[in-house]
Amino acid sequence: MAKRIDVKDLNLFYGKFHAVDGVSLAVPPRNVTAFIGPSGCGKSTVLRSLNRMHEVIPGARAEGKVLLDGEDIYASTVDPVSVRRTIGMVFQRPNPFPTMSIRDNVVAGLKLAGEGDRKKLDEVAEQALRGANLWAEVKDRLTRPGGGLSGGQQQRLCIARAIAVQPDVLLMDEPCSALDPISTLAIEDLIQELKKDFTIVIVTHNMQQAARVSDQTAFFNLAGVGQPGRLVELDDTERIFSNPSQKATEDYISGRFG
Ligand SMILES: Nc1ncnc2c1ncn2[C@@H]1O[C@H](COP(=O)(O)OP(=O)(O)OP(=O)(O)O)[C@@H](O)[C@H]1O
Repeated sequence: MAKRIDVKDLNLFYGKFHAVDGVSLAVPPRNVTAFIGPSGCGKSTVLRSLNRMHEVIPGARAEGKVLLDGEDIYASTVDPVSVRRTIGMVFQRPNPFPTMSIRDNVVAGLKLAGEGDRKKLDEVAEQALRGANLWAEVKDRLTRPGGGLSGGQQQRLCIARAIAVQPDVLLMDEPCSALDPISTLAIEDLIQELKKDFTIVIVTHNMQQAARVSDQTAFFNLAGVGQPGRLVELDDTERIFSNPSQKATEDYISGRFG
């Protein structure tokens, strides 16, 4: 079930390095939010903090609040592993388990959680592969290795794997950066389908992609080298790309820097 995210005064650190300063933003459910901004401004760091993947890096820590439908995912009583189950992630490079079958790749998370009913696992695999627009291409080779698929198919397999556990939110970190234009369009179409069921946050370097797929866009920037990244503005995507309220956003989207 899609849930909303509210980020409140989030500060992110790598050891002593203050990477992201005081970010507050809201992501409504069944909505695509794009993070854009120049390299190093903290987009991926903020994304990873939304499902507590940031703290997996030694020395990395977060201060502030990330609320999922009002519940703080950083509360001391919350298990980070369960957070990562409800807030799934798709990475830049498709990372299927290469020798594992296509079907087993999709249900890997469920099996890990203890589901052993073959029939149920088959049903979930089909449903998730249909949801990721991959079923027609792989239904006759479900027992073949995931590593044998094309890059675009592998990325859709990873999306199928992420949605098979029925998360509330899907985080995508430049999911098309390793893909050709046709596969990229397939993923963009898929994002439009997925937002009917999930809340989606996507980091992208491609501004046309942000304009095509997202409902709202967050522009991040750096005040200077060695300075923390910060959120400059978040608004409807149409407005960010036509009439942003901040000059820095306008300079960036019009290609004057970044
Ligand atoms: N594992 C890490 N250890 C230390 N510093 C890191 C680590 N990952 C990122 N950083 C630093 O944090 C800052 C933000 O990096 P981040 O990758 O979030 O930016 P980004 O906007 O996603 O960049 P890009 O668009 O180039 O991917 C940068 O100064 C970066 O060097």
